[in-house]
Amino acid sequence: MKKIKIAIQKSGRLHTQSLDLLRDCGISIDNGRDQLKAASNNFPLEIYYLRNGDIPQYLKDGVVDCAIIGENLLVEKGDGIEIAEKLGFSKCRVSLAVAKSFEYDSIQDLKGKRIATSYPNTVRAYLEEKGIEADLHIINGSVEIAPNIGLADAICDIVSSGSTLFKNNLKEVETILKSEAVLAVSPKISDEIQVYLERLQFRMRSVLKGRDYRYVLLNAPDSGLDKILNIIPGMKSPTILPLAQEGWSSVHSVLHKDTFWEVIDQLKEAGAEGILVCPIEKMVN
Ligand SMILES: Nc1ncnc2c1ncn2[C@@H]1O[C@H](COP(=O)(O)OP(=O)(O)OP(=O)(O)O)[C@@H](O)[C@H]1O
Ligand SMILES: O=P(O)(O)OC[C@H]1O[C@H](OP(=O)(O)OP(=O)(O)O)[C@H](O)[C@@H]1O
Ligand SMILES: [Mg+2]
Repeated sequence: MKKIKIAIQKSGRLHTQSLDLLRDCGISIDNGRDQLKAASNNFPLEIYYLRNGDIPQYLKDGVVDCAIIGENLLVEKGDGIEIAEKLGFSKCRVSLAVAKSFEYDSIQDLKGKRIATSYPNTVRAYLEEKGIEADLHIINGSVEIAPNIGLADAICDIVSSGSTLFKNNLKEVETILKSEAVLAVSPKISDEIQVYLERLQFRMRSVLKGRDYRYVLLNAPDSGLDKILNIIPGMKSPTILPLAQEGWSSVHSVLHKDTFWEVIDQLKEAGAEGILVCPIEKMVN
């Protein structure tokens, strides 16, 4: 039986969350330590554990059918590779930064300067678009140290919390792109495997949507129900069940995690009591 081949990072930022996502999709993996390849025993899928930077080429060559990688890597060397699904984790940006003491007004200030980066294609395209010529130094890691050791005047690297920049006395001056982990697809995927990809995508979407919402149960006096129902519209409409205690109802609904606490405050204000909040494993549309 044919299997869909998925590449995930062997170790690093994306490794654990990629495996967790597959497991949450109900795909169990026989995972011996240090294995470079593993098969699922309940889904036609094979995992290849690879170095992040090598994955775009494996996708282009059709050695793997899909992969979980950062969007930033696709921008750097993923021409021709499509994104099937954004996965919502490993959010970061690729930015230009200079020493705090550098008097930076605009991108014009980088003309003729030395820029250290692991993302040369991304920086080159950005500078070209702005009509700036600069001198790129390609290094593979610890890019933020370059200005402090006199190797470069500026850097371009991944920024998330900004603490690495801060620790190295740098300031972010331009954001080139925003990135998150994505499910990327090989241009060479066959029609037969595409069917498995769609099944995988459907599961991922259900899991990711579930992660964004919370299931909420609360008790409300019937006299306050209208007000409470206005606050929580629910998926279609909330479920309302009478409680044994006369004049009271139980209301069940789902809330988005981003507005969750504000809505809970409003619900309490409106007279809701005994509010229970549960995680949602999957939300299937
Ligand atoms: N600080 C961060 N916060 C959030 N996401 C990040 C951060 N750093 C990197 N990422 C994302 O995770 C991906 C993998 O980064 P990581 O540093 O683990 O690997 P790498 O050093 O590029 O590759 P390799 O697998 O070859 O070691 C990046 O391409 C980016 O999308
Ligand atoms: O803004 P921050 O939250 O500080 O994150 C940014 C840092 O994270 C990444 O490095 P990582 O920790 O992955 O180390 P690496 O150089 O070994 O890839 C990236 O290359 C930055 O250095
Ligand atoms: Mg890194």
